Amino acid sequence: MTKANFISFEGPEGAGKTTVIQSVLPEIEKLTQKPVLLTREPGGNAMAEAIRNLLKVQTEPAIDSWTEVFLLAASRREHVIQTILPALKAGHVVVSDRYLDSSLAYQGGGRGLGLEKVQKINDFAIMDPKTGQAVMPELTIYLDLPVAEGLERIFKNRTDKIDRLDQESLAFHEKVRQSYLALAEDNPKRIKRVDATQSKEKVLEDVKAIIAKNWR
Ligand SMILES: Nc1ncnc2c1ncn2[C@@H]1O[C@H](COP(=O)(O)OP(=O)(O)OP(=O)(O)O)[C@@H](O)[C@H]1O
Ligand SMILES: Cc1cn([C@H]2C[C@H](O)[C@@H](COP(=O)(O)O)O2)c(=O)[nH]c1=O
Repeated sequence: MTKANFISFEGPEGAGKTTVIQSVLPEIEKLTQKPVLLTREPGGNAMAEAIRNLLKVQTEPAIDSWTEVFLLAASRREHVIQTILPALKAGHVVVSDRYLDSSLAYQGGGRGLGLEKVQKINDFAIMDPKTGQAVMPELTIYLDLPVAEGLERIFKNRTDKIDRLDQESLAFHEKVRQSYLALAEDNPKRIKRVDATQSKEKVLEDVKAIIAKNWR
């Protein structure tokens, strides 16, 4: 088994990614004996964070769905070139809160643009300029829960941070979840599903077990 030096976390809104990542980072450091770089998408460096802020702007009429894909792909390119590749090269383990699968699920599935077309645009964004290979996580932890439960968590707990995508319809979020489930089924080696309806402690235990198995 390839040891995962690049790990991504994915899930619908309120799945608990941020919560579990904070708790699991020290474990990853202990297990891998490597420094861990925590990053996120959209974001991870100054330009990509600026694009993240742009994506939050509510406009009338709303942003075109393909424009959204291109902005996300542009921020991902910056993330790959300025943050992820240098960190991997320096011997870090990179943990990213969301990566390409988010575009496939949200824009490909949620917006209905199609996973293959969104993948094609992103092929340019994730290409390593030296090798021409795609920069992809070896391990993706997918936190799965019914969308209503995730939305209830965020609307109950952090009303100050509700953003443009959080406010999309239940049908949109359901399409996002179904796309994630399809991705997990199609990529069983890379994407590991965790039941995020469980307690925070049990979710953490499951995530730790998956990462430990990967590094054993
Ligand atoms: N297993 C859990 N059970 C109950 N509540 C949880 C659980 N995990 C996280 N929460 C709570 O749900 C809320 C959302 O969690 P968190 O911010 O970690 O999710 P997220 O996946 O990062 O969300 P988003 O991607 O939408 O920002 C927080 O208030 C958090 O305390
Ligand atoms: C990378 C990426 C993200 N999104 C969406 C998903 C979320 O609604 C936000 C990110 O916010 P988070 O609460 O910090 O996870 O952006 C997307 O639609 N497509 C993407 O590629």
